Amino acid sequence: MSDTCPSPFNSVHEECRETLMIGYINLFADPYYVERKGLYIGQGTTMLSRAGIFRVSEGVAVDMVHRVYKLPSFRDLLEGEIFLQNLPSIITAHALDPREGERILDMCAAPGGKTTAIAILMKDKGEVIAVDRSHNKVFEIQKLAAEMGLKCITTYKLDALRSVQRMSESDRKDTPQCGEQVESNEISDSSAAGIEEMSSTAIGGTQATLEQLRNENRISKAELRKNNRKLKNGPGRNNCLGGRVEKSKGFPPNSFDRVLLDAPCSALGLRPRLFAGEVTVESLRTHATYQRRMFDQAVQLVRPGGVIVYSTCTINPGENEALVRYALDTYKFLSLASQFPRVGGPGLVGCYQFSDGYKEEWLRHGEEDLVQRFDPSSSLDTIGFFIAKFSVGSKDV
Ligand SMILES: C[S@@+](CC[C@H](N)C(=O)[O-])C[C@H]1O[C@@H](n2cnc3c(N)ncnc32)[C@H](O)[C@@H]1O
Repeated sequence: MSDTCPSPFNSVHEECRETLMIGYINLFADPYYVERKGLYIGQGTTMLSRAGIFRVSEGVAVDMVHRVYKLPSFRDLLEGEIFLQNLPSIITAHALDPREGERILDMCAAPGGKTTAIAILMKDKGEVIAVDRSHNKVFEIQKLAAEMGLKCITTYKLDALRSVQRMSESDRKDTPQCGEQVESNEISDSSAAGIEEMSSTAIGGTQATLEQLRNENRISKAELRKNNRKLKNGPGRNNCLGGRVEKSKGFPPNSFDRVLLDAPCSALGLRPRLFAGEVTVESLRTHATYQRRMFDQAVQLVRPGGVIVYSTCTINPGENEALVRYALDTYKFLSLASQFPRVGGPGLVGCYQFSDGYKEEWLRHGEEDLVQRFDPSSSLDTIGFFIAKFSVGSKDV
């Protein structure tokens, strides 16, 4: 490689030269190198079959022999000192704009990336309540907060769909009690996870209740079998990694200054997405329904004058712009707030009519620049992501 040679590798360190030479030769020897538009990162030996790489969820796929970049693995590196996060996630914590001394709720917090970022922005002063729905996930948040030495984070196991504290027993005379008949739309509009939540609630009740639901075709045979297994075998080892995790019964209305809802979603913005499950129009709509139900809880928990930030890692407008439309049309005391920093692009304006007649309403003109949509194919080169920030006005309206 001469100095005048137009090498793409001229600026790299001497010790990588040998590896780079191989890459450089490849550039010309491989006629498809440019067409593939891949980024050459070195050479290695595959340890799994091609199919295996896409199927196995953990393990070594390629043992790198020559690397262009001599980057160390970030696993266990500088534990407690650094936590890798993608750009839109960092922006989400900043968009929430948490202040010292405030009480913040992170409704779907595990593994705690945004929770810890929020606590750091608050200089560890105030209260960050981080909840997630499983013991292990809450334990992950606790571990991360402890590693980072953050004291203002309190964690709870809580289903975000039930995050508003229930009424006391005496107030509950008029509400359906456990095992009582519930409105059928409570079930039909629930997502897969919603169904899971329902049936696990039923575990606490009687088996007759489950059988009853099954007879009415309201839960699948598979769900019934799963619950039978749970009843027989207990919660299973995956339910406890260790550590003490406190359960919450929910929080009183208007009890938070700011709420972050980093909602579970179809994750269509994630890269690489090696283990994509089946995505159907129906499953996307189910996510949207689930997110709205969580958002309804967030609205109740934030105080008038407070802030809600809603985010997802999907590019599906049904879970993003359509959620914003739902929020603004349903709760007249909410308004879109501008975000800082502003790095993502504008949201989608308009609507979409599906062939089955279902219509999805997105943003209206003037609203698009108040949200941030991160397009994974844009030059910004981030994962697909969406952030909306709402100011909460007087709830008397
Ligand atoms: C997008 S991830 C959150 C990522 C997290 N905010 C972070 O930055 O590290 C969504 C989370 O929602 C949680 N989740 C899903 N359904 C839930 C529910 N009903 N209640 C509470 N958490 C839920 C999942 O366990 C998952 O950890």
